Amino acid sequence: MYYLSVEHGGRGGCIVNVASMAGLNPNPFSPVYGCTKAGIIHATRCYAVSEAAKKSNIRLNVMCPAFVDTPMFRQMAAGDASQTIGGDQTAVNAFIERIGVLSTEDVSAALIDILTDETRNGLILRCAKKTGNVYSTLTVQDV
Ligand SMILES: NC(=O)C1=CN([C@@H]2O[C@H](COP(=O)(O)OP(=O)(O)OC[C@H]3O[C@@H](n4cnc5c(N)ncnc54)[C@H](O)[C@@H]3O)[C@@H](O)[C@H]2O)C=CC1
Ligand SMILES: CCCCC/C=C\C=C\C(=O)C/C=C\C/C=C\CCCC(=O)O
Repeated sequence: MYYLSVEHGGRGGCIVNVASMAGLNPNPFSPVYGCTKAGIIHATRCYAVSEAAKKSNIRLNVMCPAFVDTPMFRQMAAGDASQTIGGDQTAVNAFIERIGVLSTEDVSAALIDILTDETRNGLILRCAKKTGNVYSTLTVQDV
């Protein structure tokens, strides 16, 4: 945000943080990973409503993909126990089967949509094989 800001020579812009569906919906296999992703989601939403971002015309959004076919995913799907807790690969495989697996092209297309649509700010973009791309907020009730 410092370098995008007008007072430091920037022209504003769009920051897209990469979290995960695991930061929104609980799963029993990766609690610490899920906690870090929940933190990324909340940090993004807080900075998106900051004066610093508004003043400098900076948009911030966060992507929450479900499974994506990458080296990390393949390592986990192949049974690398360092990626999950519990050691029950049959249960992990059933979970993957239920959720489905996105291609990296699917995720890239979603990223381009956030970057190019200037109305998107402070939003969570869920990306999943079965539901497609869905934008939302998480605000439950204003205080
Ligand atoms: N693959 C999946 O199913 C999902 C992945 N994500 C998130 O997407 C992001 C990317 O994940 P994957 O591509 O699956 O992981 P990956 O492990 O396949 O690829 C990560 C890449 O980041 C590079 N990298 C690691 N540390 C770096 C650093 N300090 N500086 C620069 N590059 C660095 C690695 O060399 C590697 O090329 C992660 O934040 C992950 O949590 C989110 C949802 C689903
Ligand atoms: C099973 C966790 C593995 C952790 C490390 C490997 C890959 C991580 C990929 C992710 O970011 C996980 C993405 C999606 C799965 C998590 C939650 C989806 C919940 C959806 C639902 O319950 O309907």
